[in-house]
Amino acid sequence: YGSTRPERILAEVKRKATRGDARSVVDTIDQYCRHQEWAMNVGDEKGTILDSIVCEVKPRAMLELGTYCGYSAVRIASLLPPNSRLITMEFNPVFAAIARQVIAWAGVEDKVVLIEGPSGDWIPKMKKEFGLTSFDLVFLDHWKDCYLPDTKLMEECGLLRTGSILVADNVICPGAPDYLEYVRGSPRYESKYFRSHLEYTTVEDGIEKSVFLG
Ligand SMILES: Nc1ncnc2c1ncn2[C@@H]1O[C@H](/C=C/CNC(=O)c2cc([N+](=O)[O-])cc(O)c2O)[C@@H](O)[C@H]1O
Ligand SMILES: [Mg+2]
Repeated sequence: YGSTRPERILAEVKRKATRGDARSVVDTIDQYCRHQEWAMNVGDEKGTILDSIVCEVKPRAMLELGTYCGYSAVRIASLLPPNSRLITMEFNPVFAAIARQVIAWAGVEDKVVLIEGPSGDWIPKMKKEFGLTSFDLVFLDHWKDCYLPDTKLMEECGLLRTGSILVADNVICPGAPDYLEYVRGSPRYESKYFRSHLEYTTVEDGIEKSVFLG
């Protein structure tokens, strides 16, 4: 029957992952997407890089752009210190509905706030809606041509403070050339490339970590 890939991923999580065990949800999705059908999760290899940055930063307030099935939301939330929050944005209602269930199955729903809507609309409302001053860490993994405009929007809305860190997936494949040029060329960012591979493949890809200098 006409199930979607996210629905099949959720079914696999309910079949194979232990409820309340975030690690088993992450591993189940990785197994499925490596051996059954590829999906655009940050994946196990790049996920390890993301994990190390989350553990280093210990963000109180974190933003993710592009939830998809909730793989990285679960991965990040499982590493957040107590009373820290991940706000994740997803504008496709089908994906958002799946992600909510994946996040709930993993038992991390008390650390994750999923906002259903376009980042461009919501970024300007973040401070008011969530009583936020700024984000400590932002993970960009949505449409690649949104990385740069959304980064500029976060700057304009005062959501980045000196030391805020941007972590961008896929800067090589599919690539975000305008974003890369901006963060690497701007005196307001200190940028570093972590070489890796496109999830579940041997194709080169990488993660760019950029510290906002204010
Ligand atoms: N402005 C916005 N506001 C809210 N949600 C938004 C949004 N723009 C996109 N989204 C959502 O973010 C996800 C898109 C991811 C694009 N990644 C990709 O296209 C992608 C592609 C490959 N690839 O082709 O190999 C590999 C990867 O790791 C990738 O992340 C989808 O769930 C989409 O609905
Ligand atoms: Mg990605």
